[in-house]
Amino acid sequence: MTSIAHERFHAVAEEPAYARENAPAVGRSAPAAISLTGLEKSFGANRVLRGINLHIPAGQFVAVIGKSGCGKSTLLRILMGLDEPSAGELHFEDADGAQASPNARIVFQEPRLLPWLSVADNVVVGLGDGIDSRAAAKAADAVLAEVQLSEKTREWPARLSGGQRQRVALARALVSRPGVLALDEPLGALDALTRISMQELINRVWRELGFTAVLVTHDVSEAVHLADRVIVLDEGRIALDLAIPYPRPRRHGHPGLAELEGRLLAAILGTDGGH
Ligand SMILES: Nc1ncnc2c1ncn2[C@@H]1O[C@H](COP(=O)(O)OP(=O)(O)OP(=O)(O)O)[C@@H](O)[C@H]1O
Repeated sequence: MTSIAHERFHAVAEEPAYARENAPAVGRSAPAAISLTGLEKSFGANRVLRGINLHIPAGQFVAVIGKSGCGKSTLLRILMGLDEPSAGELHFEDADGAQASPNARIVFQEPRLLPWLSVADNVVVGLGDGIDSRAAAKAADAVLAEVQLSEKTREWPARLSGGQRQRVALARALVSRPGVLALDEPLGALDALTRISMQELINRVWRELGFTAVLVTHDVSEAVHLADRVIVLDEGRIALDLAIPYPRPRRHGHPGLAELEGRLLAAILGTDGGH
């Protein structure tokens, strides 16, 4: 394997095959709706997901929260085709309700950048093979401007802050203009102020690009700030499915959001009397 091919293999190895196959060179994928029916996942005797039924309309922003070990990342990995369900069905649908293969991308807690490639070349990795290098460079420049990193295009990852590295990881996911973006605790390793500015950035790119977003987070405030709807998982079941009816941009500390945060925390901690 040549070194570039080898680098690409490692950078995208965790992405689902259908994401790579369907990634357009540049352009935009339509957001896909996601339907889960009777979804189950067990690891040996450990029943991690138990009969999940969930429909996420195209373009919706959903956050998934719950105690450590309740199955959040497992659910996201199944959505992304990185893991197989033990039972049940998963479908993606286009705007007409027809079955679709989405261009799906994922951002993890760690940015997973390739240290021997520049920022721009790390972003180009997200386009996969077979794209003209000039078009790839143009796409990388455009998406790096969207994440406000234009001045770091030729920089090495080691010379960036943690927040900047995570913006490169977001740019690498966005460069193929995904129809579905999965975010697995993407801000979990960042300090509080950087988290808030990254939340604003995620909110802005979601509004501008219009993909379907599924965010796994431990942070209830982050969930209500970003999502249209928050799902609480408890021991592999949906314990609460709560709409967040406030217009954006949302102010941290808004009393209505604080009230919803309280309800979500009660559902996570099991102090809501089962409602
Ligand atoms: N590949 C695997 N093999 C065996 N067990 C696994 C595997 N992946 C996850 N599990 C188990 O599934 C359960 C749910 O794990 P998962 O990572 O989905 O939880 P989570 O809610 O994302 O937790 P956290 O918030 O701590 O990241 C845990 O009991 C975990 O040990």
